[in-house]
Amino acid sequence: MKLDIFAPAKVNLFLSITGKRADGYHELVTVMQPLSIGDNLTIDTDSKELSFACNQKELAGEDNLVVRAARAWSRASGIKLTARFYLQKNTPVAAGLGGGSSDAAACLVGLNSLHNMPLSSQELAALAVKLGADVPFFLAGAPAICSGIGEKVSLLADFPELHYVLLNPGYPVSTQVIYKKYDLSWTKPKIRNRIGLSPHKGQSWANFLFNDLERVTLKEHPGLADIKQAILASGARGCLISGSGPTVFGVYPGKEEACRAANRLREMNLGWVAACKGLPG
Ligand SMILES: C[C@](O)(CO)[C@H](O)COP(=O)(O)OP(=O)(O)OC[C@H]1O[C@@H](n2ccc(N)nc2=O)[C@H](O)[C@@H]1O
Ligand SMILES: Nc1ncnc2c1ncn2[C@@H]1O[C@H](COP(=O)(O)OP(=O)(O)OP(=O)(O)O)[C@@H](O)[C@H]1O
Repeated sequence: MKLDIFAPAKVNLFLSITGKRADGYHELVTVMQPLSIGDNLTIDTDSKELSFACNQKELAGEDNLVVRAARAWSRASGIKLTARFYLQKNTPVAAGLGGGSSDAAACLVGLNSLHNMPLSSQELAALAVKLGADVPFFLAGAPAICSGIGEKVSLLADFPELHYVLLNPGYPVSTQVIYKKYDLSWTKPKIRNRIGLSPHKGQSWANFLFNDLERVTLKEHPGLADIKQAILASGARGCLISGSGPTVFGVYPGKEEACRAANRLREMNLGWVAACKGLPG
């Protein structure tokens, strides 16, 4: 049996760091939305062994999150893995778009579905957080507020339709390095509490964008400030670095405005540009 699964990218519309755990992981409150662009994972169970291939050769190893997710699923379910995996990467890597996390979630959901659901959603969620803090969000696959280290996922109903342009400058940024350089004294409880104002219940998200990690990523990569300016000048109502970056996204009033801005930004040769929309719940 063969299954094709779409693994969406994400943006963080809001990210406030609230603390740090003894193991070094940060506690946060973040609002994420999956996007209409992403990777594609094919799982073919008509195989005698486990094999993994990827269109990006440097990602085709045992440490790929797809392989790690598959092995974790196999251990938890007790089902021996004989499947061929093919991952088509369409979005930039180490970009703040959650690529590897989404691929891992797609693998868990895909394997579970191909084998008649041996693991409950709670069991899948427990596997997910061990693979990465963003993986539980991708299991849910809808706009959500996530807390804890990202594993407490609360879905946001009636999320508005948002149109985005993403711009990635073409170099990777390590999530670990950005978190390490974050100083907890920068955390402002007032900002954290703003999430209670619930822009998803009417306010405009474009005016609400916030990311505590942006301060660190902008300091490490000052050129991103110019990219933010270019996105705002292209007609975005708001603009932010997603997650730990370096991808910057703009929020536009509609699809046409986003497509026009994407064309304009492409002509400026600042990096990889994509227009997309947020996926609803
Ligand atoms: C930046 C975000 O993408 C925002 O959604 C996530 O918080 C990161 O999620 P992720 O990439 O799935 O993170 P992981 O793969 O679990 O962790 C990568 C590294 O980031 C740091 N990390 C991650 C998540 C978190 N809540 N606190 C952290 O301090 C840890 O040093 C960890 O070693
Ligand atoms: N399937 C995968 N796709 C992308 N990167 C992967 C994958 N599996 C393992 N990796 C490794 O994970 C690292 C982080 O890549 P990823 O694209 O997930 O980062 P990210 O988009 O910044 O994630 P996040 O937004 O969750 O912090 C890469 O440097 C890569 O070596």
